[in-house]
Amino acid sequence: MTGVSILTSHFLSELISFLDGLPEPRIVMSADYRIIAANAAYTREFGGGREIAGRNCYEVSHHFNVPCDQAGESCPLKLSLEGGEPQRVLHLHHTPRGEEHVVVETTPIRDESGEIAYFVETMRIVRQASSRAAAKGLVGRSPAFVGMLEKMMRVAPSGAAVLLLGETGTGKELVAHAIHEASAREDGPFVAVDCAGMTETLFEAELFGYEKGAFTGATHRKQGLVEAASGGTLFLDEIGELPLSQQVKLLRLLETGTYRRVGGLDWLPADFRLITATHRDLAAMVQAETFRRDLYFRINTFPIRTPALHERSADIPLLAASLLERVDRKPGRRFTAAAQLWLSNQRFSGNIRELRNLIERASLLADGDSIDVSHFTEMGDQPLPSSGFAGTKGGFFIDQVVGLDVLERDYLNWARKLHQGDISDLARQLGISPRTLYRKLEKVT
Ligand SMILES: Nc1ncnc2c1ncn2[C@@H]1O[C@H](COP(=O)(O)OP(=O)(O)OP(=O)(O)O)[C@@H](O)[C@H]1O
Repeated sequence: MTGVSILTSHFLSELISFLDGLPEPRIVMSADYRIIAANAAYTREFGGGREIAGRNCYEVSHHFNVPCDQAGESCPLKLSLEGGEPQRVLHLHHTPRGEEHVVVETTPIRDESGEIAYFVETMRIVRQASSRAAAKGLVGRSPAFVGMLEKMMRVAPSGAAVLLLGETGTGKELVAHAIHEASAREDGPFVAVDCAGMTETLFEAELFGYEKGAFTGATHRKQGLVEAASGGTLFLDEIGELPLSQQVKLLRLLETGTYRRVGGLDWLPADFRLITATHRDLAAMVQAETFRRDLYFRINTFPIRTPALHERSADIPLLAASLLERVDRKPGRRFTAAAQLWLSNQRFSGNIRELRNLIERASLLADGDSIDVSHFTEMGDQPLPSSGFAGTKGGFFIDQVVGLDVLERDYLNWARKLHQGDISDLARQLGISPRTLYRKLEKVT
């Protein structure tokens, strides 16, 4: 334990020796953001061989010189001090391995007189998502991604049903898998089922299995996916595509926790954690009576929205580097700076899946050591910008009639990204004053 020499009270030294024996990284803090002591696990995982005690938490974790709440981040210590309750947040922390997503839980500790005297912070490194380029799993560090990750990490250990809502290609299956891995069922199976295009008989047979002789061709007993998911997680993708007749079957399974194989007599107990996903507006489907209200409430215990790529465009370079590692057959290749800029300027209506496909194709077209803009544009069908604009480094063009406000917004966005320089210089080129440009840019962002 470091920093024991600066301790005075018996109470505090007891607390510290207790924490030292615990496996999770923990620190004891005072209300002025100072680290009083760090346990062995913290020193090992976050210390990087440096003395921890006596330093400020924001300096160690964020390399900030002011507390997080003054740097635009939420500060669990401040929240905990104000509310007198434990607080949990997800932060990006500097570690000896680089920046990592960390769940920080702050608990106020009261002294003998009942006053908050110290705080204990427990750190849990999120292994299911990386803030740096990674060869597998979720990557991201934008606020939209971190907001989603925070919800994921909150719900994962609970076992509650999760409904993932998001456009196609936003990573719903990957998110479902990460929730499974962060749950108590991580050693159990993860079984994914695509509900789209399932006929009624197929859905039942697939989900519940069948007995030998249940129908023509049933030459042996077959295990269903519910049984296969036993002890683990069942992920029902595209739940909005499930016809009403099958929704009833699913509801019965969820309500009773039992199911029967097709052609079987016995009710068998089910044991899975449910995660569902859809790109549809399920609430609107409930209104239109194409999705059962009771089923909607069953599956919607904890909804999580997966952000579209344009909501997290700051992640594009990181995603692109990660996806290149995953799809490229020639390891170690990089994008040119122009290619990175080009990717950042695209609007991918197919989200990360479209980005991945584009990178895979470019990697096949590139023969050299790097991937350039021409490898993206060579085949002609670049990503379709949803507003009807194509902002490429080579030019800005428009192929449909749009409102002047939309034109101005998209043009300014494009011009700013392309220009990357001094605002007054850009204003001069645009023939307006810097002040007017600032005002207009404020509306754009
Ligand atoms: N945050 C992420 N980091 C890295 N790769 C990602 C991330 N999110 C998604 N991907 C990749 O993007 C592709 C699409 O993801 P996924 O299949 O999970 O999307 P989806 O939302 O389930 O799509 P659909 O609704 O069409 O089923 C996959 O190749 C996945 O590995």
